[in-house]
This record gives sequence, structure tokens and C-alpha cells, in this order.
Amino acid sequence: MISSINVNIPPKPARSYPIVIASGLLKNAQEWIAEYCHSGKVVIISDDTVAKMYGELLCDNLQASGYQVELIIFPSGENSKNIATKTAIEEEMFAFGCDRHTLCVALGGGVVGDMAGFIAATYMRGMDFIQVPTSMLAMIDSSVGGKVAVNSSYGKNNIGAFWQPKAVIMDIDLLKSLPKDQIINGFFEAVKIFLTCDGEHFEFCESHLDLILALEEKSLIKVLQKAVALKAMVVEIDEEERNLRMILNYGHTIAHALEKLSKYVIMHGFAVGLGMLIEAKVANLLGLLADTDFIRVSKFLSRLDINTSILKSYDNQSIIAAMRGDKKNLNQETVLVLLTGIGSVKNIDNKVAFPVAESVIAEALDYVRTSSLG
Ligand SMILES: NC(=O)c1ccc[n+]([C@@H]2O[C@H](COP(=O)([O-])OP(=O)(O)OC[C@H]3O[C@@H](n4cnc5c(N)ncnc54)[C@H](O)[C@@H]3O)[C@@H](O)[C@H]2O)c1
Ligand SMILES: O=C(O)C(=O)C[C@@H](O)[C@H](O)[C@H](O)COP(=O)(O)O
Ligand SMILES: [Zn+2]
Repeated sequence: MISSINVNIPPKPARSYPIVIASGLLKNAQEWIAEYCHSGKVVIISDDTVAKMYGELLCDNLQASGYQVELIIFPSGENSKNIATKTAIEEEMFAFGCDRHTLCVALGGGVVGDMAGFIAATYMRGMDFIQVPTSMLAMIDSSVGGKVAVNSSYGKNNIGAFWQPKAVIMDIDLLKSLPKDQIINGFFEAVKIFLTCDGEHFEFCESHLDLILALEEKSLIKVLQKAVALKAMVVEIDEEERNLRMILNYGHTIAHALEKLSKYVIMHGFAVGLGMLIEAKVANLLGLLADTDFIRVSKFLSRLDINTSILKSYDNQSIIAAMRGDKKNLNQETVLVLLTGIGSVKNIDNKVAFPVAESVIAEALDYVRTSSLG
């Protein structure tokens, strides 16, 4: 079964694009590439883990169909997501003779997608690119919406751009080689979108968790389709995160602080899981989220093996200081997305992030640090 969801980016329909979800798309790449590659030249950017598994296959396929193809590989992992790696890849692209008509293909997880997308945004002032996500996280979230970036020593994703892909090609077969912890890691981003926008699908996740994590096709596709459709809807309304798009950052203010403090040892999705729990507690302390709903969130997250003990390594002041660099902050105030129920957030005319006193954040951190989940 092939499903296709369109992301309509106003006011320029030319920047709209399809998200195609199906099995077998990678081995039949010659069938879809022609629509996006007009110069006959393709540069595939991937990490060393994914390149070994799927890079050669894609290269061989495209070469057999007459394309001139270069595969550029960098070491896998969040610690590669920096400007030095970006520069090294660009040098290779110049040496290969890529120009602005070359098609860039991001083959990998969120790190590859963010890196290749940022290169595509700036190489010769912009080239077309396609997202071919291979991780659960990249399929559920990062391949859609056009946020592309690298990290700096000052924090997460703080050098980047909005640059939409020409297409997102999701071959769900690729998830079969993904380790279990990476499946859970990506699933947290689906939990995020359902907790903020869609209580019904959150309930589906509660009742079908084992099937989803076992990649049972019907449950997996239902989650994937709904998560990307909701994300597409948000991005269509607010591509550049002036207001509503901040909803997609629920849990991330804390998550990004923990990722930076841990030097990226904690995986993004797990950090978001912990961030969602703490930010839900903030909403609960502020009287916005009922105790029963907070307990439901906490019970569900505990089924996903989030590890609250990492909080014991950092005091509140360090975490709060790391949050001060968040991109959503306004006038030096830390703003958070606040749940008001399962599937809803505080929203005033599409404004969805609100300043929160540091004392309340500290109380929520203390609560989660000392509580046993579940
Ligand atoms: N741009 C966005 O909207 C957005 C959204 C969410 C997250 N992100 C970013 O995404 C990144 C996290 O993405 P991620 O979790 O995919 O990390 P990742 O790209 O590091 O991939 C995780 C690991 O899985 C491996 N892998 C990927 N696909 C595989 C497959 N099919 N089989 C076996 N191994 C495979 C990778 O080599 C890597 O070791 C973070 O940098 C985060 O900031 C961006
Ligand atoms: O697409 C968005 O918008 C998101 O916020 C999705 C997040 O899951 C993702 O982690 C994103 O990269 C965070 O962006 P940032 O602007 O907070 O760095
Ligand atoms: Zn995220």
C-alpha cells in the first residue's frame, strides 16, 4: 500500500511537496528520482552506519539508471552534527563538481536529514533536496517541515535554516534494521504530537503500544500517517515558527538543555520523553493540567523506559541556565508549551508558548528527580 500526504506551503505552491509512505521504495528509487533530478547528477549524503546498509544499494540503482552519483559519508551520531562536518561535506561536493542543479539526497536518520538539508539550503545559495528517512525518528518527525540545522558549542540546532525538501520518501522496510531503543527513541516524537494535538491517537498508542514498537504494519502506518499529517498541518499554518509551530517543541526546552549538558550522550527522543514529563509537571503545578491527566502521561512515559536518573547528574541551576539559550525565549524569559489536557495545550490566538517562573521549573525538576515513575 502506498500512501501520500501533501505538505502545502503557502504562499508558494512550488514549495509544496509529497510525503510518500510505503514498502520497497528504496530498491525502486529509479521510479521516483526522475521527477526530482533534472540534471542527471545526484549527491547522496549519509552516515557510515546507514551507508553500509543502504547507501550502496541506492547508488547502484541510480547508476544503473544512468545517473551520475556520489555518496558522501560522515561518522554517525549527534556529535557529527556540527559546522566542521558540514564544511568537510561541502568540500567533497565542490571536488565532485556539484552545482546548484545537482539533487541532494539525505539518506539516514535525523542527524543526516538536518545536516544534508542545511547543506542544501546554503550550497551555492540553495539546491533541491529529498529526504529519505531511515530511522523511526526521522520518519515520524524530522524529515518533514524543513527545519535544518547543526549544533554549536552554545547548544542544539542553533545554526540553521528553514529549507523544505522537494519530497519525503519513507520506505518503512528500512525500519527493520533499526535497534529497539532507536524505535522507542523515534516514537517519543509521535507521543509529543498526539499529547499536544490529538488525544484520540494518544489513546490508540496506549492500547497498541506493543504492536507499534514491534512495527506491526497496520499500527505503525496509522501512527506514522497521523503524526506526519498533524505536523504538516502545523507547518502549513506557521512554517517559520512565529507562533503555532512552537507546539512541536513541547518537551524540547528541557530536552535540549539535557542533551547539551550530557554532551549528547542522551538520545534526542529519550530527552524529549523526559522533557515532556517535566513540562507536564510544570503545567500540573500551574493548575493547567489535572492530576489525573498528569498521572496518565507519567504512566505512559514510564512504559517507554525513560530514565529519570540522569537528572541526578545535574542541579536545577545548571539545567535552567542551559534552557536560557532556547530559541523560543523572548526578552530573556524561558517560555514553555503547556499541556491543558491529553491532546490540548494552552493556546491564545495560536500563541502556544508562555513564560514560566524558574521557581516552578525547579519544583517540577525536583518532583521528577525524586519520584518513581508509573
Ligand atoms: N528537523 C527536525 O524537525 C527534527 C525533528 C526531530 C529531531 N531532529 C533531530 O534529529 C536527530 C535525531 O535523529 P535520529 O534519532 O534519527 O538520530 P540519528 O540520525 O543519529 O540516527 C540514530 C542512529 O540510528 C542509525 N540508523 C539510522 N537508520 C537506521 C536503520 N534503518 N537501520 C539501522 N540503523 C539506522 C544511525 O546511523 C544512528 O546511529 C537529532 O539531531 C534531532 O535534533 C530534527
Ligand atoms: O519541526 C519542529 O518545529 C520541531 O520543533 C520538531 C522537533 O521535534 C525537533 O526536535 C526540532 O529540530 C527542534 O527544533 P528547534 O527549533 O527547537 O531546534
Ligand atoms: Zn524533536
